[in-house]
Amino acid sequence: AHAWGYAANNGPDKWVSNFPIADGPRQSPIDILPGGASYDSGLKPLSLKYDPSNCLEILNNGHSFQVTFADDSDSSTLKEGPISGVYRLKQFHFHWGASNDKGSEHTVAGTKYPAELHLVHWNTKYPSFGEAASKPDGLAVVGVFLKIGDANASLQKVLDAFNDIRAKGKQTSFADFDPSTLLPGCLDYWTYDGSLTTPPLLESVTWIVCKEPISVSCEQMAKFRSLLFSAEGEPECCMVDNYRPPQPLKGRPVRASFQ
Ligand SMILES: CN[C@H]1CN(c2cccc(OC)c2)S(=O)(=O)c2sc(S(N)(=O)=O)cc21
Ligand SMILES: [Zn+2]
Repeated sequence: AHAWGYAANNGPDKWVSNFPIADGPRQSPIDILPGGASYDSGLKPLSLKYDPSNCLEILNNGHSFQVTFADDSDSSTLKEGPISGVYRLKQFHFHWGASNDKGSEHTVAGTKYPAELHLVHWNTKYPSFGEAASKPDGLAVVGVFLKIGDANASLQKVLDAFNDIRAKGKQTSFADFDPSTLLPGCLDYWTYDGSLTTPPLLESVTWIVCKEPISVSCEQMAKFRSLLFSAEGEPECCMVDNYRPPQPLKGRPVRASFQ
């Protein structure tokens, strides 16, 4: 059986055959309707504290590229917000389009952004990431939209490592990067219970989607699109449109941390 991907023969519409949870009750992403979200004054501000020395490497996993963090201590964590307890940063990655009119996974009243950043954290009440990934409160992912504008100096540091990870399976060391430099100035957010947006589509994610986007230039978007889904020696296939479209809300509440 061919592995999952984003092509016509193995893309989001085909995932249900190997991952039946694709039609589950709390799938992600969703289209966020600001008018349909309810302001919850009980929601706390996000507390994100990251240690750049935890940054380990950057790799092309054939679906996206990800920057991986050491998660053997509580030095890079997410607290407060809609969650209880301490969640550790495991990795961050992006989803993007072949053109600037698409690429994000979450949409806002139907609006697609050219890309979306995901910062993946796991609940330390469980002994490991793998354990947490299968629990309903196991993961918390902070989503940040990217909008075309000025070049993003912080993002450029990540893009400058791309020459070493152009093909699937390539990785290279990547140190001393502070992911909080990728966060918007305002941390107002929407939150809802959802899932991983890729197989295994586990329904274990508390989604925290920031209302304010960060900037990315057209040239920087072109750099994202220079990565390959394919491995060295395979026919080159540009890594673009690696996003799952919005899924049915199925009655889930979406809360807003802001009025
Ligand atoms: C390939 N992508 C996923 C890899 N991971 C995963 C999670 C659990 C189990 C597992 O294999 C058993 C892999 S992951 O937790 O790093 C995430 S987070 C995420 S997203 N887009 O919803 O933020 C997708 C993936
Ligand atoms: Zn993602």
